[in-house]
Amino acid sequence: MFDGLKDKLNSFREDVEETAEEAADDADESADDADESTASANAAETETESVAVDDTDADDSAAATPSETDVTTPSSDESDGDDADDSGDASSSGPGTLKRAAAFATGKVIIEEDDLEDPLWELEMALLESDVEMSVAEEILETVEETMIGETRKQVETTGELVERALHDALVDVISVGQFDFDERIAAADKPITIVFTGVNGVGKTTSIAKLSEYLADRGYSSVLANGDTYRAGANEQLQQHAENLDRKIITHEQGGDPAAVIYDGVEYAEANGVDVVLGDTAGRLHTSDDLMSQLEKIDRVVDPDMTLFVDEAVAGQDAVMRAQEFNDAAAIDGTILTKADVDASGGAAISIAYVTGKPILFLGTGQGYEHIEPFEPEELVDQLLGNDE
Ligand SMILES: Nc1nc2c(ncn2[C@@H]2O[C@H](COP(=O)(O)OP(=O)(O)OP(=O)(O)O)[C@@H](O)[C@H]2O)c(=O)[nH]1
Repeated sequence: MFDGLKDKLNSFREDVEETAEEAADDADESADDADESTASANAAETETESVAVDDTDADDSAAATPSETDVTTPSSDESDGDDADDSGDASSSGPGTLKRAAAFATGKVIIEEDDLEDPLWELEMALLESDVEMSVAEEILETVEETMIGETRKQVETTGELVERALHDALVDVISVGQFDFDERIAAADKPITIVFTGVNGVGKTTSIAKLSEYLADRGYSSVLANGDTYRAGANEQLQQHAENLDRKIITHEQGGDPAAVIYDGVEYAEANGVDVVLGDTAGRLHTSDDLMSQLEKIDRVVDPDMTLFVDEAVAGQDAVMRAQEFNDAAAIDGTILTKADVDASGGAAISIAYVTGKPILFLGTGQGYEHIEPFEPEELVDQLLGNDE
């Protein structure tokens, strides 16, 4: 699952590590040169420099200027750069050189904006190639950059750990937008609960309804299926097949009937028979169809569902993200079920949908069996993408 994206994130980590360590090596060499030239420089300047690189002195001055800041944030301290200039050729590799060397000597590597420029560009390309939506990619890059160039420079952390933390935080931020606990919501709601499913044809909507019915049964909730897809020939039979397989009650009307009326009947049936959840399918015509959208609005008005779940397939990438937005505009969604995650390498839709719609991904479809539905856990997904689950 999402292997392509995983590889790309890993390349970013390697890029930054390589660039930062090359820079630190350069700094180390320049510092050696500086040591030689410093020997012939005047004593006052030598003393000033030693504050920046000497841990003991830095600790002593911690009350006024935190030692880590002294050691690791040279470019923010103009006077240190100037001192390096004054003391000889050490400045030829940039104002932060001596500080980088000092940090390197203590096992730290300082990340500077220049080091990140190329890797960040590569990361942006990688995210866009993975079908991550543009605004989401920008948000991720911004967070990664802020994390890496901000206060973290003060911390004792290897470059790899720093990159990982930056990526982890950036991804969790965008992926976990709007997250709520589906099981808790179901447990707390008055019964019957009506859940309506929207989305285009062929993405796994009907299968997802059946999977969710089974998921609910595993947690002790009964459900009735209502086929509001009165548009497509064969839709009744398709849902009927699932209902038979799972031994569930199904409510259907003739083809061409009013979808809102079918789901309404489902609710009445549930009320009369003590069924906990009504799962209502809808026609999956193109999201550009005004007719479909007005149908969804009517269902919203007539049935007033407790939850509207948008279903799309992970493999559709940016198309899925765009459709999520459009369906959300027509009938506000509460969350998404992203199907076929098991066959998606890019991960772009999984990364983008919550951020773009403001509504969480609640479940991933991970196969064709009824048991192949998993609650979506942002932290778990990010760990998996960063290879921490192995
Ligand atoms: N690999 C995989 N296949 C899935 C998943 N979910 C659904 N499918 C398959 O996708 C195909 C389409 O699923 P349906 O449930 O028929 O799709 P639908 O959105 O209801 O489409 P229509 O019935 O045409 O409206 C079926 O072959 C499903 O078995 C999933 O999570 N992973």
